[in-house]
Amino acid sequence: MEKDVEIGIFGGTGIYDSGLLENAQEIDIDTPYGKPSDTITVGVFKGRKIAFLPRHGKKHTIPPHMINFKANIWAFKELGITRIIAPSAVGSLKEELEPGHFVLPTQFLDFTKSRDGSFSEDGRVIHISVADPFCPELQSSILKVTDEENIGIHKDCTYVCIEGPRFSTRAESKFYRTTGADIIGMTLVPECQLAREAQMCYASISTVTDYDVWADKPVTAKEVLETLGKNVETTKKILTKLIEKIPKTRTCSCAKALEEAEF
Ligand SMILES: CSC[C@H]1O[C@H](OP(=O)(O)O)[C@H](O)[C@@H]1O
Ligand SMILES: Nc1ncnc2[nH]cnc12
Repeated sequence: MEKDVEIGIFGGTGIYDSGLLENAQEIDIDTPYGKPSDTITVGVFKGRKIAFLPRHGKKHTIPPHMINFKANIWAFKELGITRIIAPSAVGSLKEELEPGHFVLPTQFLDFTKSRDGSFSEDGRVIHISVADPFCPELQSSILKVTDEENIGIHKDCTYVCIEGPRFSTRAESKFYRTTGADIIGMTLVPECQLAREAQMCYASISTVTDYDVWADKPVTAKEVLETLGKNVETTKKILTKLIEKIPKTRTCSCAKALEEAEF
């Protein structure tokens, strides 16, 4: 199996192939936690080895509450990946975060209910820090790209992760707004915390697809897909430029996440 892949991309809603990779091959991986969301496409882009896995599966058959996050992260780790870029679709909890805008999540509030969010188990007790749950080095590369390409992005946003697959009630949505959070989605938790436990760098680029239901009308999956469709080329542009920007060696502390975390 390939062990020298550098960068992994988890395609989110609306992004089912990277369309970037040369000499692409499909890799079918099994993990101690079962199968990842689909086969993983591995190939080369600008001289760097990249893997792509759509977290909902290539045909979007896996709802957010049924994604095997542990298998997905494990499979990326097996391939040697140290950096993960995770595009995602989010609802807006703030007027100024408009559908079509890009957002950089830097914090999360976890409102999921029944997800297996840790590799810690009987006999292996791990308490990682997620004080800053996303990789600062990857985030700064994302911001350099959006800056250079003149693509607007809202920084320092807090992502509420809900269990899904249903959207929120009006009362829930209004409550999430009182927390000061900015955006809402169903997938970045536990994805980002498992990446941290696996000592991998992880950052997301989120696209605002809708105003969540606090605003007025209920959000629909159709609306989400329509907004994503308009943004998908820009998201891919960010990804291509980002791959060139990511430094070869890591200077952040993600690689040391387990130091002082295990009993
Ligand atoms: C189709 S709307 C809800 C769906 O969209 C987001 O997916 P992702 O984070 O993978 O881009 C959201 O989290 C839900 O899974
Ligand atoms: N309003 C919303 N709530 C939860 N997840 C979403 N993904 C996209 N829009 C969303």
